[in-house]
Amino acid sequence: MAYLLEVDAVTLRYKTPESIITATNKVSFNVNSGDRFVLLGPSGCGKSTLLKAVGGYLAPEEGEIRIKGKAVRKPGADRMMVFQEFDQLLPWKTVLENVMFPLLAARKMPRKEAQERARAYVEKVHLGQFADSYTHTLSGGMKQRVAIARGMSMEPDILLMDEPFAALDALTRRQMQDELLQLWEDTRFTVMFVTHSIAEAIRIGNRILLLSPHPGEVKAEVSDVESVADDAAAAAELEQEIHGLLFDPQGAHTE
Ligand SMILES: Nc1ncnc2c1ncn2[C@@H]1O[C@H](COP(=O)(O)OP(=O)(O)OP(=O)(O)O)[C@@H](O)[C@H]1O
Repeated sequence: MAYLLEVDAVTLRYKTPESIITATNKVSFNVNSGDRFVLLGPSGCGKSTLLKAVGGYLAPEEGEIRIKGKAVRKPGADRMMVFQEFDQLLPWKTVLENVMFPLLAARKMPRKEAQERARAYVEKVHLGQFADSYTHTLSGGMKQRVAIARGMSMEPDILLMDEPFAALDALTRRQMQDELLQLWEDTRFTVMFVTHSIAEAIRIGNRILLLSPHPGEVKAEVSDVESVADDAAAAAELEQEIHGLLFDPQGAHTE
C-alpha cells in the first residue's frame, strides 16, 4: 500500500547569522491514510519544525518529504495547519466567515458553496449557534474549534495540529480531545498531531513516534496505541513504558 505521507531521512536546520541549529537529524516515518499520527518528544526536539516542514514552510536540508508520492516543495491546500495560539483567527470576521475564508481564497469555490460547506463544519464542531459571532467573543476552546472547522472544511489530505489544546485548561483540553476523536469517528480524516504530553498522545493517537531530545531523532514508534483505549490500567502502563523510552539515555532505536 502506498503511504499518504513519507518523511524520508529528513534533516532540518535553522541558519541564523550567528549559528546553525540542527532541529531534526535524519528522521524517517510514514503516515497512512486515516492515521492519527502523534509526534511526541521533549521541548526542543523539533516536533513543530517537522510539522512546518510537512506543511511546506521549511525545506529539508537532507532527505525528502512526499505527499502521495510527490515531493513537498511549498505549502498547499492538501495540508492544513491548526496551531496552539488563539489568535490564528481573523478577529474582524465572524465564525462562519473565518471558516469560509480559505475556501474562497485557496479553493476558489463560489460563495454560496463555501458558505454551505463552512456551515456544515461549524455545526460539526458544535458552534452552529455562534456562526455569526465575532471570534474575540469566544472562549479559548471555542476558538480552537473554529480553527479545527476551518482546517477540516478544506478537506485536506492531512490535518497538521501543533499542540492545539496546550493553552486550554485541563477540563476543556480533555473535552476537546474527546471531540476530536468523535470528529475522527465521523469522518476518518488523517491527522498529524504534535504534543509533549504522553497522556494526550495516548488518548489521541493510533500511532506515536517518539523523538529524542535536541536534535530530534526517532527513538521508537508505538503502533498499538488503540489496544489500550477504554482500559485505564493498560493506558497507565503504556504511559510508563513511553516515559521510560523517552527518558532512557540508551534509547530504544527501532532502525
Ligand atoms: N525560527 C527559528 N530559528 C532558529 N532556531 C529555531 C527556530 N525555531 C526553532 N528553533 C530551534 O530548533 C529546535 C527545535 O525547535 P521546535 O520548536 O521544533 O521544537 P519542539 O519539539 O516543537 O519544542 P516545543 O515542544 O517546546 O514547542 C530548538 O532547538 C529551537 O530552539
